[in-house]
Amino acid sequence: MGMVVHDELRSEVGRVLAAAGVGPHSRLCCALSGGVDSVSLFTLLCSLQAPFGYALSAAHVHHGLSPNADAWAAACARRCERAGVPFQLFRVTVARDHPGGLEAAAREARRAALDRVECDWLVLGHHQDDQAETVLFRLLRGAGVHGAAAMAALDRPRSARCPGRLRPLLGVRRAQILAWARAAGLRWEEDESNADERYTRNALRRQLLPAAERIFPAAVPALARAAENFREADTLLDELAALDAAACGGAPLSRSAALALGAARLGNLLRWQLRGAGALAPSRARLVEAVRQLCAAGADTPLRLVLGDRACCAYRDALWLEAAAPAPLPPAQRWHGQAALPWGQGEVVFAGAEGEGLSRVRLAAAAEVSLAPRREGMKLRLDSRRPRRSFKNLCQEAAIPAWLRARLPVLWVDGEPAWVAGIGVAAEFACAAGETGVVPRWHAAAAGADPARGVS
Ligand SMILES: Nc1ncnc2c1ncn2[C@@H]1O[C@H](COP(=O)(O)OP(=O)(O)OP(=O)(O)O)[C@@H](O)[C@H]1O
Repeated sequence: MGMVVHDELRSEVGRVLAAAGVGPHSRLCCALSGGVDSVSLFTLLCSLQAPFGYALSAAHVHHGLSPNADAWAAACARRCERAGVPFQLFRVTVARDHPGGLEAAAREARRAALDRVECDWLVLGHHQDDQAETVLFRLLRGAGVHGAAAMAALDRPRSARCPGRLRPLLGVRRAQILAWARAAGLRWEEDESNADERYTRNALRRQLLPAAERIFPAAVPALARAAENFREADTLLDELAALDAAACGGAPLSRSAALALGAARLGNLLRWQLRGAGALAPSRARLVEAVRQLCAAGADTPLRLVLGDRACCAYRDALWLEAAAPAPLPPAQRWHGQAALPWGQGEVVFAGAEGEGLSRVRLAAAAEVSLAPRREGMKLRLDSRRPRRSFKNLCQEAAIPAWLRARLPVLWVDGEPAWVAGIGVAAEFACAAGETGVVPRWHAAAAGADPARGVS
């Protein structure tokens, strides 16, 4: 029996490694907690090293929370030394005031530490019972499709700087690992905090799942299957979002094209963009409300809607996400006739035109032309027959919201405002009919923008 289980477990781990393309060029690091799952995984990875030819190391995170933390770290170090496997110890400080509680804080600190390991794949000991718990836990907290997809056996690296994650035991029951570890004569550490039912996850593991299994004996594999179904749906939603983003012109999106998608697809697109930007996931209520406001607003109404640590901004036909914290003001820049100058997340493009925009002769005669933000008390005359008007007044009239005013680019000519994005050209700098002019155009957000969507 022992050998059969041994072979099954070993071939299951081998199957996941092969699916990830692990070979002699690969560097694997086993995340070793010292518990039965990761100790079994470590042993299996050692035994598969010869046939696969990968380089193997191990890492342990010392959370400094348990009185036994030193003993666990020492046990992991000894195990690696005996096996001749390089070992890395990370000491982390766990935030005591984390909104998700101590358990979530420890997990976050652990993830951040393990992300720093220099390897191609971090290999974790999660198993099928962990997967079932995660699905149930997330559903009970109202997860969406992405959250309910729980863990993947294979997570490709999110960036070139951090490793991918492999969970070769994800399809294996906890009891099967335990039986295998006993048969293999392994020794491991017991984490006393696993028995502490004050932690929601533990209560779910020790009370809720066993109760579910009494009524549905196959509850654990069924929940794991549900996770796979959610994962498939999640992949399709991501693919739809990528297609929609491309059809809406990339970043920034065309607001009219994005709105034409309808509320559900627009919400899916924003959620996908937020996730891609590594933003904190906004609550469903917040996202639904943002989409509602976007759909309800006029096509030309500027909007800035905070979604967690990002803000969804709409101005004219551009729709983009940016950091919710106010962006620093762009520095002043000299303009010597360049075709474009960078401005915040976007740029100001200067095009030539006849009888339009700023007079080229006036600009050429100036001692200094620069692009800079507005100044206190700034006034502008758009019509030569009318008096100068305050910037605030002009912004109100042009329906430019307060959040946008500080970052409107202004072209200063010898200390005088000659052009303000979204407002226009000052009468004294305007190009006369038949004269050569310069038309500046501000693109509020970065790359790939359709020039027609600029803000002149
Ligand atoms: N202190 C640790 N040091 C290194 N690896 C760890 C540590 N704790 C857990 N791991 C790794 O994570 C796997 C899952 O552990 P556990 O189930 O305790 O964590 P979890 O909090 O449920 O998971 P996750 O961190 O993915 O949310 C372990 O099998 C092991 O590979």
